[in-house]
Amino acid sequence: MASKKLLREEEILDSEAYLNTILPSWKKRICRGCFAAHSSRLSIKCQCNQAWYCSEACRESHARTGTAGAQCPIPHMLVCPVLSFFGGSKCDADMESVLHMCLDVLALQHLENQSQLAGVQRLAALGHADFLLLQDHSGDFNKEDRRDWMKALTFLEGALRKAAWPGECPQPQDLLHIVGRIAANNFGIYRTRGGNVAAGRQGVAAQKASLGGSPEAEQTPEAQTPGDSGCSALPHPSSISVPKLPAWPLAQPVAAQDSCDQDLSSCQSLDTTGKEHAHASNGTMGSSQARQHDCEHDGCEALVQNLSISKGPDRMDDEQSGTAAQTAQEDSDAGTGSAAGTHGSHRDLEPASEHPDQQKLLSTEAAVPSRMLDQAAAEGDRQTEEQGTKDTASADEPVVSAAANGTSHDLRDRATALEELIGRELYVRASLLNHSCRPNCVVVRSMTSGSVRALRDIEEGEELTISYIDLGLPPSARGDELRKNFFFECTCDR
Ligand SMILES: C[S@@+](CC[C@H](N)C(=O)[O-])C[C@H]1O[C@@H](n2cnc3c(N)ncnc32)[C@H](O)[C@@H]1O
Repeated sequence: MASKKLLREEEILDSEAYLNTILPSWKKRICRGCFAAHSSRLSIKCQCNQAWYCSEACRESHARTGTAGAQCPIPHMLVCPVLSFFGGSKCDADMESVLHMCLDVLALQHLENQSQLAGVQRLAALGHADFLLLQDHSGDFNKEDRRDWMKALTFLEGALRKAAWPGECPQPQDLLHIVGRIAANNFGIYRTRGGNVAAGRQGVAAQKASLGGSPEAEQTPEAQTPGDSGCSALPHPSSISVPKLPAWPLAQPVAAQDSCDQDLSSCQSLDTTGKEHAHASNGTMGSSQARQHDCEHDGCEALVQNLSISKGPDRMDDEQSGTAAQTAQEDSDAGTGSAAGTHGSHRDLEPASEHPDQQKLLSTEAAVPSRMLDQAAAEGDRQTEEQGTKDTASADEPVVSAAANGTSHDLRDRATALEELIGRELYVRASLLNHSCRPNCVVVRSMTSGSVRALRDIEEGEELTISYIDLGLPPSARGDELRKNFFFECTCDR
């Protein structure tokens, strides 16, 4: 709820991501240390094969303090041994990114238990308990998705044990509650493709995307005995189909990159030679086959046998990824409309400044929201003319431009769209915002943070809402998406 009257375009909340990850197809081009995006494959990488860097300094800082731009500094050296087991699979990109976030949640929990995060001032009001505040939708997964997640999580559990994870090794059914929270609460990190492309812009090198990570999972529902805490062999890989996991509202693409030159000692688990240590894939998208494996990590062999490639063109090869990487970062906007309903178990969201450590009220110029509103109005007109919908949107109650707003679609669904999903992130506060088809706020992503801005004047006590979906879709399609991906019936009048 707005705790005071807010003005159109006002920035309500600005916070760094809580957790974030990069989709596998981007992990070799986005530095995990500073998350600058590059037009060519990065040459420095970690031996876990899951993190690439633009400099030794980035690698070292990532090893010690995690990715810049994440509110929770999870040292890569903590999760690296587990990630070493992720490299073998052709698991769906969505699932991979979520498994990576799951691991980060466990890491966060472990660090908190060890009180190793206590000294981090930024975390004053954050922690694993905040993550647990997020709504858990694991009970809403359909049978097929639940089965696939259980396979993936059985793999994760096996990897944790195999890597002698220092924290708790939860059972897959417990890990499912983490996935259930990530599922309907994550934001997509998008970058614009097409349009002004990068050629000549060295493009992407000057852009920032958000973090990264990606496991690769395949596993089988090898029976887990409740309470079994032995670090036995990893589960057999098996075919995993792809549960659709949306990334909700568009997180605004990337800004310019900072330099990162932290002077930190190196992570002992890093491959300092920078030599290829790949789990090379000879797979084709959509098929199921074994893959080459040239990794010498202990235990990796077991993981890459019988690998399967999940269906769906989530995973791009280097060429595809490279092409995408050359697309320039457009100043596309996330957009949304107005009005709202009161939904779910929403908690009050105070306009910035209540928790100065995690939010700040910025006096930014409002160019982005202005454009969004214009586009939104235009989209409203277009819909009225072309779709003959009964929408009542007007310039005062803007809807979003389909081309400019964020949607819950994953990359597969957006092959021809302007934005490309490159990662996911989780905010604790912004993730509490409910959906409305006439939202009064929008989330705009900047270099390392997500900012919630008012799309119109908002009265004190009014619920703050954003759109989870492409508001350019017809009402029935919007309803379908919300039902399928966010597990609720939308009662908006639009
Ligand atoms: C990102 S969370 C929003 C915060 C959530 N209400 C909470 O209290 O944690 C997304 C979930 O909130 C619920 N939700 C969001 N918007 C809603 C709406 N307009 N109507 C009903 N439920 C909604 C759905 O369960 C959805 O999956």
